[in-house]
Amino acid sequence: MSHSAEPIPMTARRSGPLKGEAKVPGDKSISHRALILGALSVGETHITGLLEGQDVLDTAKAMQAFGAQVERLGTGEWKVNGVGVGGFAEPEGVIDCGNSGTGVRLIMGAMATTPVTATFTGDASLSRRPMGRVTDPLELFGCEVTAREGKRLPVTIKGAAEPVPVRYKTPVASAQIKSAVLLAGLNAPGETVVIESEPTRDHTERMLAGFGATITTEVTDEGRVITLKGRPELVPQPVAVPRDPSSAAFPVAAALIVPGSEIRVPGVSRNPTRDGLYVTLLEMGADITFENPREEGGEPVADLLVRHGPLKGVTVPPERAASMIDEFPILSVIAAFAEGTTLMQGVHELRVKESDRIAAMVAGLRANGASVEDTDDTMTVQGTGGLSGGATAVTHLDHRIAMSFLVGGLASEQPISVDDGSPIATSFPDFLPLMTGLGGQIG
Ligand SMILES: O=C(O)C1=C[C@@H](OP(=O)(O)O)[C@@H](O)[C@H](O)C1
Ligand SMILES: C=C(OP(=O)(O)O)C(=O)O
Repeated sequence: MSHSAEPIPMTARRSGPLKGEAKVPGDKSISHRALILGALSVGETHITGLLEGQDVLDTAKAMQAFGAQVERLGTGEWKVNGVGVGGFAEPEGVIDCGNSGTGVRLIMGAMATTPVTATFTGDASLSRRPMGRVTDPLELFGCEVTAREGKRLPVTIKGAAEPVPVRYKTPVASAQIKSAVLLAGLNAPGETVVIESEPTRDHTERMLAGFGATITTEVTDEGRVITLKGRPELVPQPVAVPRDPSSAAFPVAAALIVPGSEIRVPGVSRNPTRDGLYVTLLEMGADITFENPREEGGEPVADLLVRHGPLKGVTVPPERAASMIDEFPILSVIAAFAEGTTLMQGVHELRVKESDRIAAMVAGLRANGASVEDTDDTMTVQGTGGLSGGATAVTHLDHRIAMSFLVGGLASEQPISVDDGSPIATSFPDFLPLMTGLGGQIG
């Protein structure tokens, strides 16, 4: 479902010290995958901690449309009765993935090797994003694809009746491309191989292994070579979704820049393929400790203790980009509050997210008094220890742009507004109560 057409303007103002516990929602990437793998298993998958953001709700609805039974049992607690690999039914209506790149791309992969036809749509943001990066490799399995000009949505896929396995080297670092190919490979006889030159988030590989698929990852000169044996019977597993490090980034950032703050963020995933922001913040001198490290639901997690303190600018190397790809908008705000230059390299993929995130951050930060420069592949922020604020940032249907500027407004001299905070509901529906509960002035 596309989110409400009505924009919701929001404003954040300078706040006193943030204190307390920030229980951020379940991981968005893992939530999508839990629903999709649940739908591809035979029997019942029990999920706890599922993110109930619009992106994930749209994936839940899509899995129902393909024939799985999906039921909400309580807050974050869901069960899925799956149809098995190759068991997807043909949906009666169009599959509307709303704002979600992960949803649409992974579901296209999951259905591409089953002989059913489906049409995918999304909101204005998703309809601008490139789908060829996924439909090109899916065609190699034998499915037929029709798309709008530029390989954009709406896209119709006629799934392959006799799929063949594929060996595919991803042209850009993207877990969505890797995952789409692996999910398609599930119903292709033989071995499907994905090669990625730079590691990206590995939740699909972890969860497929957890559900009983034979999947191996080998590190070679070419990069990570992931091999999946097709036609497994996936066995439902309970999935305990850890809290999302990409959502945690917002209260963490707020505590780092608002003087006197001290907050705790419990149970956050510390998967090394998602950890780049935290590595970077420690290099900037951030006061973050990772307490009680443990394993939950097959993922490493820890409780974060975050205190305000001085920060210095750093250079983020290009090879770290994939492990923090969704965190550059909020890092660019933190960088404005640091002393010195922060250079972010290898960030061209930000141009094809829910918005062109480099353009959106450069425009909004400049309007609010920061000195920022960009090239196609880099963003540079001259940190001055603060931000003047006083302007409205345009969010372009992008949740991370909205949350980044609202966090900045908690510590800037003048308030910062966003033209539309409604997309926040895609990934962090309780952002507002959570931030105000810590003492943040946002409304
Ligand atoms: O696989 C996933 O769950 C995701 C992969 C990333 O996208 P790309 O694969 O396009 O880099 C990321 O930006 C997105 O928020 C979630
Ligand atoms: C890029 C993002 O999501 P998606 O690609 O799933 O729309 C994100 O959540 O920052």
